[in-house]
Amino acid sequence: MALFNSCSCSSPSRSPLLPFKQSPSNPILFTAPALRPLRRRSVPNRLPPRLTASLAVESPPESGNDRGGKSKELLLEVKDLSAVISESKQPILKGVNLAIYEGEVHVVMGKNGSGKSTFAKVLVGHPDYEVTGGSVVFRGENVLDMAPVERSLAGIFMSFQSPIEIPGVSNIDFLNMAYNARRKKLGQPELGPLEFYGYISTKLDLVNMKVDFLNRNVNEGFSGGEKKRNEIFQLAVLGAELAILDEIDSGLDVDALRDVAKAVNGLLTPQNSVLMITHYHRLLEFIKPTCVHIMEDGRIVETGKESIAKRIEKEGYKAMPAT
Ligand SMILES: Nc1ncnc2c1ncn2[C@@H]1O[C@H](COP(=O)(O)OP(=O)(O)OP(=O)(O)O)[C@@H](O)[C@H]1O
Repeated sequence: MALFNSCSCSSPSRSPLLPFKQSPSNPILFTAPALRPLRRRSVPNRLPPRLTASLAVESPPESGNDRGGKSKELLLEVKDLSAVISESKQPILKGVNLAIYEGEVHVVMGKNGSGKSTFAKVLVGHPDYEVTGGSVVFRGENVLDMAPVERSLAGIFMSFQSPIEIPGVSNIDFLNMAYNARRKKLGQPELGPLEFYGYISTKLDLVNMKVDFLNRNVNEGFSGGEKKRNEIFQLAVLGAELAILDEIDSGLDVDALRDVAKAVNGLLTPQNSVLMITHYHRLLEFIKPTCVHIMEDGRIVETGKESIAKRIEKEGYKAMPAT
C-alpha cells in the first residue's frame, strides 16, 4: 500500500522505503515551440497614466473555482511514481509518494543526485524521462496522460534549476503568448499588446525587475540571479495553481533572495501551492514550509516540519535516522 507524504502529519514521520515497482508513462518553457511567435515589438518605458490606471487592476487568470472558506482540496497526488532516463533506461525515481493540498508549501531536500530535479521534471512531462510506474493526479486529472503544454495550461508552472535561453523571442512576447494561451484555455478573452503591457507592468515591482528586461530575449545574457528573478516574474505574470521551484535560491545574493521570496509569498493564496527544491534552510527563513521531505535514491524517505531542514543544515545527511 502506498504511503503518502502529505503534510497533514503533525510531527516528523518516517516513511518506509517502498519497493521498486516496474510498469509503464515548464511547463511554460515547453509551451514556447507550440505557440505562434508574435511580431517583435518595443516596450514603451511608461504607459499613459490613464491606461495604466484602467489596467493595473487586471488580475491573473482565475480558475473560476472560488472555494473561499471551504475545506482545502487535494491539489496534487503522486503515488508510487517511478521513472527512468529515456535514453539509457537508468532508473532514477523509485516509488515517490506525495500529496499536496491547496495553500501548502512543500519542500524537497536531499543529497546531490538523489532525484529531486528529475522528480520535478517528470511532473511537468520532460521528454528526457519515461515514467515506468505509478500515477500523478492534479485536481483529479491524470497528469501522465497530458502533454507538457497541457500541464502548463492546467496550471502547473515550473521554474527550472538552469532556466533556458530563448534567442530571438523577447520576454514580453513570450509572456504574452503564454498568458493568452492560458486565458484561451480558461475561456477568457486574449489581451492585446497594450492591455498586456498594462497588466505585466504591475508585476515588475513584485520582483524588483527593470522594465528593459521585457524587451530582452528570454534569459539571453541574463546573470544567474536575473534568470531566477525572471522565472518568478513569469510565475507572477502567468499565475499557477502549482508552482514547482527548482533551486530558486541558487546563485541569488541576499537582496535578490529576499525579493524572490517576498514575491513567492505574495503569490501564495489559499487555493494555490508551491513545491520547492532547495539545499538550504535559509530559503525557509523567508518562505515558511508546510512540510519538508527528504529524497534519497529516488524515494521520499522522511517527511516532517521545518526542523528537518535545520537539522540537515547543521548535521548533514549522514545524521539521518537509519531506514
Ligand atoms: N537526462 C539525464 N541524463 C543522464 N543522467 C541523468 C539525467 N537526468 C538525471 N540524471 C542522473 O540522475 C540522477 C539524479 O539527478 P537529479 O538532477 O534529479 O538529482 P538532484 O537530486 O536534483 O541533484 P542536485 O541536488 O545535484 O541538483 C543523477 O545521477 C543524474 O546524473
